[in-house]
Amino acid sequence: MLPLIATETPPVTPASSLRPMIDQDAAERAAAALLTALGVPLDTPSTQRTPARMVKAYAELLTPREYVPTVFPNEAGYRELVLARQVPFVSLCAHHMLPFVGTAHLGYLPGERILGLSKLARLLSSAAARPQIQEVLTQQLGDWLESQLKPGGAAVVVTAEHMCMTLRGAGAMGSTVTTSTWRGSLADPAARAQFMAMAGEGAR
Ligand SMILES: Nc1nc2c(ncn2[C@@H]2O[C@H](COP(=O)(O)OP(=O)(O)OP(=O)(O)O)[C@@H](O)[C@H]2O)c(=O)[nH]1
Ligand SMILES: [Zn+2]
Repeated sequence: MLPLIATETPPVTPASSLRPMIDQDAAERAAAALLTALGVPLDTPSTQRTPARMVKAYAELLTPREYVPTVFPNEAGYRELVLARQVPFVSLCAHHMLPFVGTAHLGYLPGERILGLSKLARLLSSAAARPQIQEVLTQQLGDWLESQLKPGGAAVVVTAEHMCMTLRGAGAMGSTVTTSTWRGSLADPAARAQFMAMAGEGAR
């Protein structure tokens, strides 16, 4: 078994510091007040427990699952792209508190460290569990890969549907938004093209 290298700094979203301090009672009262103010009756069989359900649902979306970002020494000296494709996530738009839902490609060119593969998905899921904008999510994922793995290069491409833009407002049903960050030698146009080809997408 390969020895574990402890990461020097916590992951981008250490669960302990990001778990919201949820005041269940206050949140339920506020949810009930909001729904009442919006004209939603709370005395029907379907809506009696809706404030509590709302709080539970938001708490789930805002609570990162804890994980250990296991890193191994790159004993084989593998230097080619490691790419996790189409990893799904759900996050909350900071402007409307509506979900944005999509997938990300996360990849890096290993230096002396390789990351447990599942940790790419856990990193994304953990980083997504907060109200934010997609650009910041994308940058933070890139920052984490760069700072923790010290790779030759890293890149993250995020594509998501923003419910605030598709289900309401602009009503741009079916549209998605793509953001990306390219670090180190993956910023090179040829490397970007290879990344997108491996991700199963055209060059951006
Ligand atoms: N850049 C960026 N904008 C976002 C993101 N999520 C939501 N927004 C946008 O935030 C903006 C907020 O604009 P406002 O004019 O204050 O809000 P609004 O009146 O609800 O705007 P409409 O959605 O156009 O109806 C909207 O254009 C949203 O599409 C994101 O991840 N990144
Ligand atoms: Zn929004």
